[in-house]
Amino acid sequence: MKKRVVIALGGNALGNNLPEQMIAVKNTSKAIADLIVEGYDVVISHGNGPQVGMINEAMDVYGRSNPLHPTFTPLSVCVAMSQAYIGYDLQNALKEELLDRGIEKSITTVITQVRVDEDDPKFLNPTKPIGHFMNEEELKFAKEKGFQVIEDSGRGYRRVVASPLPKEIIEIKTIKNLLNSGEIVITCGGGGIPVIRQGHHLKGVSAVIDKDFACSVLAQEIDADYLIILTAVEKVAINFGKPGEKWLESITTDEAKEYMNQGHFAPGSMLPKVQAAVDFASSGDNRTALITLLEKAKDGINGKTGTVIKK
Ligand SMILES: Nc1ncnc2c1ncn2[C@@H]1O[C@H](COP(=O)(O)OP(=O)(O)O)[C@@H](O)[C@H]1O
Ligand SMILES: NC(=O)OP(=O)(O)O
Repeated sequence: MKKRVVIALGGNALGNNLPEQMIAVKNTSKAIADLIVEGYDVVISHGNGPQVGMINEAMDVYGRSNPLHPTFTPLSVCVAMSQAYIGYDLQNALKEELLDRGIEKSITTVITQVRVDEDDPKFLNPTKPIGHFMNEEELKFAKEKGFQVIEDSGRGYRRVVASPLPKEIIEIKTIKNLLNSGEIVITCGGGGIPVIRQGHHLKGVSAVIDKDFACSVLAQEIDADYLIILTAVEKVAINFGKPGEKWLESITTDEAKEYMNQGHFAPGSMLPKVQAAVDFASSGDNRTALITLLEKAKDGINGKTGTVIKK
């Protein structure tokens, strides 16, 4: 039987604007097609940090453009928009890349909602960086607007929003049906549209779920063999960017937990990836998580690079 792989693509790896995204999805599609050619069944997910921040800012400007009829677009709706336009670009780019390699496959993007817990304490402590990296001047402006900001792994300042943990993928049955019928599925984009249940009603909430955590839940639900988190670094490091920096090749879930406790991974960037990898790898036998560079997906799954996390 074919091995099943959930691929989690970093939002930052998708570029900061539409022209950058068009180029990024081309490279991304090559990496995904490599895995398909290698004989893996792939399920694709992606981040949306830069994109959802951009949409949110644009909707905010639009909302204020007519003072007589101001409108407000909730962050959950911005997540939905990000799923649609990233999924659209990604599914077309992958389709094209596969056709160029003589492979005809049906690819579907599923607008996916993910239930969160209304009382999740993470609503009180925003950790998810969204939007672009800001310089000092932009930072001042963002603070005046009342945004919470953090310094993001030495790359500049970014706005942060609440990021509750994913509890349930609402469309999971549809996703499984599509996979069982041989579709390539793009799902849980941007971690999924965050919703809470109110009787029969699903209510969107103001948050951005971490796609790495959502992908761990997804990978467990569909009984994947691999969770591959593709980002902007080839390996995970301890003492990242400091004296004694060491790039990790293969670690156990216990070693990863030890490093997490020692504070080696930045919250909002590498920490959720390692945590998601540990959650997935611990959840069953023969489940492997891999964190590597987008372009190195094939080398990573073939054991040539990346950081592998196993029980
Ligand atoms: N210990 C670490 N090892 C490697 N990278 C780290 C570490 N801590 C923080 N990082 C940073 O985390 C980044 C990946 O997170 P991020 O850019 O938020 O991911 P995404 O690709 O999902 O958008 C890396 O590019 C790197 O700058
Ligand atoms: N939603 C999410 O996790 O996005 P990033 O991958 O951009 O952080």
